[in-house]
Amino acid sequence: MTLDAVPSPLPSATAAAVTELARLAAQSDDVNPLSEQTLLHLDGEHHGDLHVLAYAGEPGTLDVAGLATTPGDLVGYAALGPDGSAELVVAPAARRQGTGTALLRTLIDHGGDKLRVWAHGRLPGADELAALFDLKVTRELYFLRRTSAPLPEITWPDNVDVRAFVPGQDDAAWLKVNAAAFASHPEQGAWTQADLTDRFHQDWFDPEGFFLAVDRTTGEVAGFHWTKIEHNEGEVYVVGVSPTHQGSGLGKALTLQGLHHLQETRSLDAITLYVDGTNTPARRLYESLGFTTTALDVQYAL
Ligand SMILES: CC(=O)SCCNC(=O)CCNC(=O)[C@H](O)C(C)(C)COP(=O)(O)OP(=O)(O)OC[C@H]1O[C@@H](n2cnc3c(N)ncnc32)[C@H](O)[C@@H]1OP(=O)(O)O
Ligand SMILES: N[C@@H](CS)C(=O)N[C@H]1[C@@H](O[C@@H]2[C@H](O)[C@H](O)[C@@H](O)[C@H](O)[C@H]2O)O[C@H](CO)[C@@H](O)[C@@H]1O
Repeated sequence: MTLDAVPSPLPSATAAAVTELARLAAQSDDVNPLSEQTLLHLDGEHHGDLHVLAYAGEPGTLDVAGLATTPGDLVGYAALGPDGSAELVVAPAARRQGTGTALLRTLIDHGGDKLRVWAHGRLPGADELAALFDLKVTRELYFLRRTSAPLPEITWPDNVDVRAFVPGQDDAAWLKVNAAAFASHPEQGAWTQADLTDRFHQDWFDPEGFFLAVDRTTGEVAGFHWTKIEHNEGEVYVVGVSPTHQGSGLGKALTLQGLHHLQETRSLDAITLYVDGTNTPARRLYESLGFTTTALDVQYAL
């Protein structure tokens, strides 16, 4: 087995091989091993990203001019972002041969104390692999689901109006309220225009499902609910309320706005969401609206 750590951008054939490897793993494990952000960053140049590729070939099969080993020999992959967030996956047919250990060791070598590596679904072996390097669970991300059921009517706080997000017009205002609402979040609050634009180009992006609440007095965006539809399921993708407007019922109203849209306008039976285990306000909100926890992702760190 040969490891190669390469900075972004990946050759397109290699990116395609990683996507296929992730698909095979998801089919076998019933859990996606790579998150949306990692999959989005397989294409194009993303400063600070590192891709770790594990090939079936023996050492020496890589030459200085490029990859003598074909992407078809790919048996494992790991991604490391500039913030230390990381993921790794080994092809189902290549497991228990030390590839995961080699990938994680490389992530530690490059990520150091900043490393925060995901185990989506906390599948068998993840805890054992982490323990080899004294990595501990430092974060729990809950996956919640709600099946179609009557929804309460929406009660809007005074002095706000709700409308759809307009790409190119509302970008800066959304980035500002997202940064404020998620100031203490490990990833969400740091989203940039590039992260927003990446998502404009996804098949699932639908401004009609992206709701903004605008303060009538200031004209500022006070909160938002961005919904997503993939594989015929709705998602409460991100809900955020400006700290100055929290506690006024706006989060519940915006959440319900999106749930009505997904369940009634888009006729979807199932709606899911991700929420951090430490996020008590959000968890109470969603549980009050009929969501229940059905899966768990964890992150390990030194
Ligand atoms: C799928 C996701 O997007 S998960 C991420 C959710 N977003 C965030 O965490 C960003 C930062 N937080 C926020 O923006 C807000 O705190 C939100 C969106 C979680 C809640 O928005 P708010 O406008 O404050 O909520 P709202 O006033 O509508 O309260 C609705 C319910 O949430 C719960 N809740 C809200 N704040 C709190 C709190 N501080 N403590 C406990 N429960 C709370 C309660 O169940 C409340 O209902 P109740 O007032 O009848 O008890
Ligand atoms: N509710 C949001 C905003 S805070 C949240 O917690 N997002 C997580 C979540 O994102 C999901 C993930 O990227 C999935 O791959 C994608 O299919 C979903 O649509 C996303 O909601 O998990 C991420 C880690 O995998 C995490 O970084 C996000 O903050």
